[in-house]
Amino acid sequence: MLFLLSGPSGVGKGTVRKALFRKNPHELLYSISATTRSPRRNEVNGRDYFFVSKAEFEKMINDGKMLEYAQYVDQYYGTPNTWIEQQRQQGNDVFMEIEVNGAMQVRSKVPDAILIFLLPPDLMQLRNRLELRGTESDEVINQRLKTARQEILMMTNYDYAVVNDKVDKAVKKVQTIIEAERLKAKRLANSYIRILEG
Ligand SMILES: Nc1nc2c(ncn2[C@@H]2O[C@H](COP(=O)(O)OP(=O)(O)O)[C@@H](O)[C@H]2O)c(=O)[nH]1
Ligand SMILES: Nc1ncnc2c1ncn2[C@@H]1O[C@H](COP(=O)(O)OP(=O)(O)O)[C@@H](O)[C@H]1O
Repeated sequence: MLFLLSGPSGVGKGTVRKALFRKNPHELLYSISATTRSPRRNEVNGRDYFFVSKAEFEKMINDGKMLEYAQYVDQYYGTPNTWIEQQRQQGNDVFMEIEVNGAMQVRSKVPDAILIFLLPPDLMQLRNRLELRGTESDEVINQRLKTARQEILMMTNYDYAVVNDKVDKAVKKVQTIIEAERLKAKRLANSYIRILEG
């Protein structure tokens, strides 16, 4: 199965995802994206992102190596397709954390992907979180907050919306969604088998 998490910058996607993975270390595999933005302090190439140049990214697009990609606040972000295809063929569940335009590309290529949108309690707290994180300049924070309004409008295209008020509560909700969707898929598979068996 493919689970996908989106939400405005600073809402807590990374925080929620890391807490979720600490709780379920072997059940989900994280899809590492490629990006042209510079690494932040503490970010590691090959763990948080594959940090590449604009020319390298454009070559990956032209070589058909991206499942999806988008431009977000002047930078490219995209999902390399080889690794995801391998994992899905081996029956592993994959977790992606990507923005809304890329999510819509995934939806059309992988119609059974489960799309979850993470919301802030309000826009004031979103700004506070971005400012407290301290990884972007004021100018970039303002661009990201402007983009946030357009992203939130896209929420209606998602399967689920979760408000990240308290991290542990948001993690539990995402966990519940994953468990419920896994059960649903299992039940569907069992009923297909019954039909095939006549
Ligand atoms: N389309 C797409 N978006 C991505 C990908 N990887 C990350 N993003 C999104 O790009 C946006 C900016 O990411 P980043 O600069 O790490 O900022 P952050 O979300 O505030 O941590 C976020 O919405 C990410 O979810 C990807 O592979 N494809
Ligand atoms: N529920 C929450 N309440 C308060 N602060 C939070 C919460 N979730 C995340 N944060 C903080 O907000 C900032 C942005 O979180 P992050 O996970 O980097 O967001 P994103 O990956 O969506 O950009 C971080 O400093 C993080 O510690």
